[in-house]
Amino acid sequence: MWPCITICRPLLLKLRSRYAFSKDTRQTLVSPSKLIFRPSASCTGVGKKWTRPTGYDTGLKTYNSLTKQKEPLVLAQEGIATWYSCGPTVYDHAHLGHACSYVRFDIIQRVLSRVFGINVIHVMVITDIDDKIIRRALEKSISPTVLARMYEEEFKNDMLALKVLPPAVYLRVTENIPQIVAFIEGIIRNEHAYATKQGDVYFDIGSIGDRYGKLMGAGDATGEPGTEKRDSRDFALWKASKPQEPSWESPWGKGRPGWHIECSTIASSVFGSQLDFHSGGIDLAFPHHENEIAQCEAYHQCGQWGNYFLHSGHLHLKGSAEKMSKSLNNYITIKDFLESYSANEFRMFCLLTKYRSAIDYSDASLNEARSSLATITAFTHDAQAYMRGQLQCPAVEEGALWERLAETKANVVRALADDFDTPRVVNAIMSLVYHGNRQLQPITKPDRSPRSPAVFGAFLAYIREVFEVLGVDLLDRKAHSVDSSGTLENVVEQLARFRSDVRAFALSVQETPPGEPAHASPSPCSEKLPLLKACDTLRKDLASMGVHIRVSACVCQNGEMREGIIHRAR
Ligand SMILES: Nc1ncnc2c1ncn2[C@@H]1O[C@H](COP(=O)(O)OP(=O)(O)OP(=O)(O)O)[C@@H](O)[C@H]1O
Ligand SMILES: [Zn+2]
Repeated sequence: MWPCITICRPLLLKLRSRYAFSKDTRQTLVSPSKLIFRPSASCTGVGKKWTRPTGYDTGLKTYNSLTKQKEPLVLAQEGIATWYSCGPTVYDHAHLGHACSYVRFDIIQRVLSRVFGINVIHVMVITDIDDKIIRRALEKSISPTVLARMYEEEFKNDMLALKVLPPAVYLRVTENIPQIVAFIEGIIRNEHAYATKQGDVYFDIGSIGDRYGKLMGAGDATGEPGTEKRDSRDFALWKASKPQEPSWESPWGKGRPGWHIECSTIASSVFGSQLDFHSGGIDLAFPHHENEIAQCEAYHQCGQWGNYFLHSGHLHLKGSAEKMSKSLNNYITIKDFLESYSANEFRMFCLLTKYRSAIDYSDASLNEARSSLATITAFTHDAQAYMRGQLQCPAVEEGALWERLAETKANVVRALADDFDTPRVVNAIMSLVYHGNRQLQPITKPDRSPRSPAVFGAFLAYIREVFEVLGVDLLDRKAHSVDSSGTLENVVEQLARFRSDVRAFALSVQETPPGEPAHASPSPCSEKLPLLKACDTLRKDLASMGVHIRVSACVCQNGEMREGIIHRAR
């Protein structure tokens, strides 16, 4: 339901004098459907220029598409971020372009809440009625509702598979039609929209003067021939329905909402006249977000409805200028992708670039993400082996490692506070891993040097925590082995142990019988050489499967040198 909030009179008078935008605020207050609006927080801004919001300065910086530069992030309420995002138009499978956009914003939301203690209230719309849905439903001879529900379900499952945290609520357009009609009525009353004889309603861009184009400029839209638009740039708020199309009753006759109005209405129905964040892929900046802004500010009679617009860069197939998209039919579905790669690997792929930049999809770029992840996982296994005493190393420069860890922690927070710079975070962690690895150089002969397991424990805990915050689960068994129960892991360990025993036997030198001359350098007898060769072949074969056996570990109580599995990765 629409929030029915009583308005305080003095506040209204203040608002009316404050916003030069107002034509007549009386009309916003009482609509025929008795919807009464009050800005939920101060709705800043008077002109076209962005105004730094009043409220709580988080100390973070975020790139704002409204100003095309990084701005201090100021939230209306301390510790709370209201966030609206445009969801998918559900007429086809979700693809890697969607995955990229939603994973990148999921990372930012996780960072806001888990690193900076900001409670993100995220609302997403599902566009379940639109021309493309109607067309596809006709092609498939099913109802648009059935088609939309099918792909909506699939989208939600795909997001779960990618470990994208669901929004607080998904809202469907078709379940918000009365609210949309009331919102359009409000804009008409405020004299920023008009109905035509044909039963369409258009936003009147001329009525807001040069305020149109706050985000991307005024654009160069040309008029559709035959329409009754006043200005070629005017866009539809309500479309009269054609026969056989789904439609709803309205004061202008049977029809359905235009695309942009759904987001303005739904965002306002949850958050009122002020919003901290609005997000979407860069293709949505114009005209979709531009028009959402015009509608909301016309409805709320407010100078700055959304304070921060975040746009993610597009995912392209490498070598293609076009973004991956349903309508271009050049997509890879999320499901197909997850047959070959893991959700962790996809997230790592996203972390390796800034969320605003375009990203090239190719096997090579995915393999780069896979190998970065494998390097980190290998380090965590080595560190564990060292902590268990299975990996013997020379004395570690412990003080330097503690210092490096503290430095990394500070760098990571600094990078995240600077427009959520995830590539810098990954770099910082890779450097930590590099320095950790440098100290974990296996020695084949145990010495009596002091050991420093605690610092490696601290490295491990921190690396896991950072990735867990970012949505990459380094402990995810499924991601590292096809067998989540751990049976395969145990079988591999047994196999390695058996190989080690065989090898030890093959290397053993027969005692020289008394009276016979001792060999200068004892070597295995020739009958045992095939055994050694087989052991070598097995080690190489296992390495190609990500199972590395290193000669370094002193795993036996009696101090006998043995090999150990140091790392098992995908
Ligand atoms: N290739 C892509 N890269 C990054 N983000 C994308 C990509 N494709 C879609 N998105 C984003 O996903 C969200 C949902 O998009 P939408 O459902 O319109 O997908 P689409 O494939 O572009 O559909 P269509 O081709 O019908 O426009 C939007 O925020 C959009 O910007
Ligand atoms: Zn939208």
